[in-house]
Amino acid sequence: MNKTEERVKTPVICFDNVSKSYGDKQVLGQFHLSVRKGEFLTVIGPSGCGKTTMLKMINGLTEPDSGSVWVRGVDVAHTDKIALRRDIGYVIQYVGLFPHMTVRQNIAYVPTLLNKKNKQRTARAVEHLVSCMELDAGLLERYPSELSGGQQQRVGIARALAAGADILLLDEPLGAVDGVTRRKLQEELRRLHKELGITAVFITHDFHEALTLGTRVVVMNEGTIVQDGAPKEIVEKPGSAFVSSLVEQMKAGYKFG
Ligand SMILES: Nc1ncnc2c1ncn2[C@@H]1O[C@H](COP(=O)(O)OP(=O)(O)OP(=O)(O)O)[C@@H](O)[C@H]1O
Repeated sequence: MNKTEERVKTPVICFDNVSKSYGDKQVLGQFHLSVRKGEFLTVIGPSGCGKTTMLKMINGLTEPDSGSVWVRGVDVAHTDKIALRRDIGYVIQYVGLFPHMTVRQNIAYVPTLLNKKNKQRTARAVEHLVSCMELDAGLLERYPSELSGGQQQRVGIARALAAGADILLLDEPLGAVDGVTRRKLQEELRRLHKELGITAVFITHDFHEALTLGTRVVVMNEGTIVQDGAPKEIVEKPGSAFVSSLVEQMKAGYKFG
């Protein structure tokens, strides 16, 4: 394989026959998934079907009972988890910003750890991300509690990108923001994905969001993938009654959760 073929064909994230149970309940069963570099994978499915469990296996927050998860060609089970997490952006619904740190300090947190000596470089990176996320520079010295939900979410995304991560995991990042802000943030995410060429795995309860943001959509139910394809394919050729009903519900304006 030449370099380009290798980049396209080697998955950045790979689940190989992964299973996970909590007590008697199987949450993931013989789960297989490969995500290639630069894909924007959206994941949708009913509450409790295993989406978050799957996502947290990518950054080692949850471990499989059997099977393995590979990130950039390395088995997560045999990786330094702290280094892995620094290297993968992670955005969750209620942001998880450090409340005692300003916006600037929150965004600069990982770059400061990685880049202690070069404060100017970190400052430039923070300012660049703030402008990318269309955050007013005047907010940099505020604390998270002094921001709106949408602003906090922008800071959360900027913080996740600040370490220069090429993989971004997003667990319903826009679930708690209002409709107008949500659409703006969807636009920002789409633009950032294009500009930075990052690989994103994005969980949502909103099928319309999954279809508009994803370059590829995975539909899950009860711990397995029931359909995996391009957004158009999912809508035009739903592979089961379950996916058909999702498409119908979306047309009728219904959202999971
Ligand atoms: N640490 C845990 N201990 C016990 N059960 C858990 C744990 N984490 C998740 N579960 C259970 O595993 C199942 C899958 O949870 P998970 O969070 O992966 O689902 P999800 O598809 O992300 O759901 P939602 O859309 O509601 O966030 C659920 O039944 C949940 O209660």
